[in-house]
Amino acid sequence: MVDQNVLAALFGFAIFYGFLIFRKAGGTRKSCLPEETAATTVIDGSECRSKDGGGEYFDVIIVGAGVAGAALAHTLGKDGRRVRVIERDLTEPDRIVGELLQPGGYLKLIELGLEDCVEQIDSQRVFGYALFKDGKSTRLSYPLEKFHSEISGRSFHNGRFIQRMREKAASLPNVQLEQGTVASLLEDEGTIRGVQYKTKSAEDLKAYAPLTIVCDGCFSNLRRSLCNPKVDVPSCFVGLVLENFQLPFANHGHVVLADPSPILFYPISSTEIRCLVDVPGQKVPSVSNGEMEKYLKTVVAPQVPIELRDAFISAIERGNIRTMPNRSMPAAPHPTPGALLMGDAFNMRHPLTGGGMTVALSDIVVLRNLLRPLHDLNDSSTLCKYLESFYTLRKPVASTINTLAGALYKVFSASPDKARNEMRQACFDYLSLGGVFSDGPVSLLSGLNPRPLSLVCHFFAVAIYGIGRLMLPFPSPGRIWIGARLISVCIFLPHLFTSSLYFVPYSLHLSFKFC
Ligand SMILES: Cc1cc2nc3c(=O)[nH]c(=O)nc-3n(C[C@H](O)[C@H](O)[C@H](O)COP(=O)(O)OP(=O)(O)OC[C@H]3O[C@@H](n4cnc5c(N)ncnc54)[C@H](O)[C@@H]3O)c2cc1C
Repeated sequence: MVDQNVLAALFGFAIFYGFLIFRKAGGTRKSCLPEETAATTVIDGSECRSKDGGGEYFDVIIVGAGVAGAALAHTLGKDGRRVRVIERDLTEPDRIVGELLQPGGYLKLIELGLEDCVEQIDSQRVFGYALFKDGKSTRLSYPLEKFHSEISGRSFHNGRFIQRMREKAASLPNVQLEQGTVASLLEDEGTIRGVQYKTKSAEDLKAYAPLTIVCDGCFSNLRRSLCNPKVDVPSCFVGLVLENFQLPFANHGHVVLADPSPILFYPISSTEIRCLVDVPGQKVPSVSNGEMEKYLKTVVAPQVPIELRDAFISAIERGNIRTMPNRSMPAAPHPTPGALLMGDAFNMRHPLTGGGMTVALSDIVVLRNLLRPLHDLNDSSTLCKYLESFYTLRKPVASTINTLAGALYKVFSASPDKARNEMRQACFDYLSLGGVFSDGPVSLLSGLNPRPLSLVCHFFAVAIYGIGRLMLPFPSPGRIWIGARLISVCIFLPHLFTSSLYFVPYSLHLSFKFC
């Protein structure tokens, strides 16, 4: 007899495809709003035409040498550009962000010739996820069968990875990496001409180049003049390190669907496991007065799978509890001649699915390919118009990863709403079916299959699967009511729905174009 779960899933797919065929949807793109220019300094024309103080000419200034800035500096340097990178702090960063690179991001590293930057840093290979809910677990492997055996996710200490990329960029003779804090962008009649910055020795200097790329990260204070930043902080991550401990599913990220929101575990070296506990809202219990320790021990620890619990409690007792806000920000650029935003300064998503570095590296590949045929970057207005296609070309990867991150965070968080909880259970059961039902979503979040239409299909299939589960074998009035609520939950998952409206026509457009 055919399994009831499989029937419900097939039912979901069938209904959804029918729906797609008959639906005509109109895409919307966010308009660029007028900007405040607090982070720019206006200069006069004579000043902007001069080269920088030392007289050396640069094609590009990059602000920030984190994941995006360091990778970009090496990429543009390798293409022969004269690149000047100004980074606030050149010592090795020590932070709880950007520690798991999805296999899609690793593919981008290869495209950029940076794959050796995950070597010699005790990085760990990651082959997929294990999902835990109510004492049950399921393994979701990355569908890597069609790829070379080297391809997988990689997890590591973020600072070690960044240092490797900085060293590699600085080894190019045409890349200059210096320590300094950029205070403002230099603007002349609407065009960005360079930056004003403070050197390590507190000297105020100006640097000029035809193109300034701002990669100053999630706390960017320069993006205000280049985009319309609408930053949302849905939650914070609390970071711990479990030492000398092996995860139940070796070389896999572990996601625990806890209440109120998920807990993550993944290796960051051969002896350390990173644990990130999501705490909804913008405030977390205080670490200094012991409230955090109490929260982790009384609320979180009982929900941690038993095989991980002792190591989790030891990590709390060892201390070194770190916190970081989880931000999301749609890309809403205000195309400005002479400047461009990249990385988290430009676009952020909830870090639950570990997609930030993959999007940043994918954007760098798109930008590199666009800039390659251009030898002269000096005509800022033409360059700015030309680079507008960057925002379209980045969409398939960025939108799928961003949307999935926001939607999965909502679906994986507990809620007093029965329909939301039904959706959470449906999602867990759907992924547990394996085969196409787990491969599809996993390859989307890992950046291996950046096809927006596939995301829309799986999302609606989960919803209809959830409804099918409620209706089979016999619907009751209560179950019908929850099913109706479940549909409304889907429709009003606002982040997803707005993106879906964009996805459907965009995906169909691409299908017609390339089929
Ligand atoms: C808690 C958390 C966990 C995450 N986990 C993952 C994950 O597992 N996988 C993943 O892919 N992504 C993850 N992300 C997202 C990822 O960290 C980011 O997408 C990525 O680091 C973005 O790179 P970036 O270069 O834009 O910013 P950063 O890497 O933060 O680099 C910004 C750089 O700019 C410098 N800078 C800032 N201001 C100035 C200035 N005024 N002048 C000069 N320099 C300046 C900073 O010193 C820094 O070096 C996570 C995010 C968070 C918050």
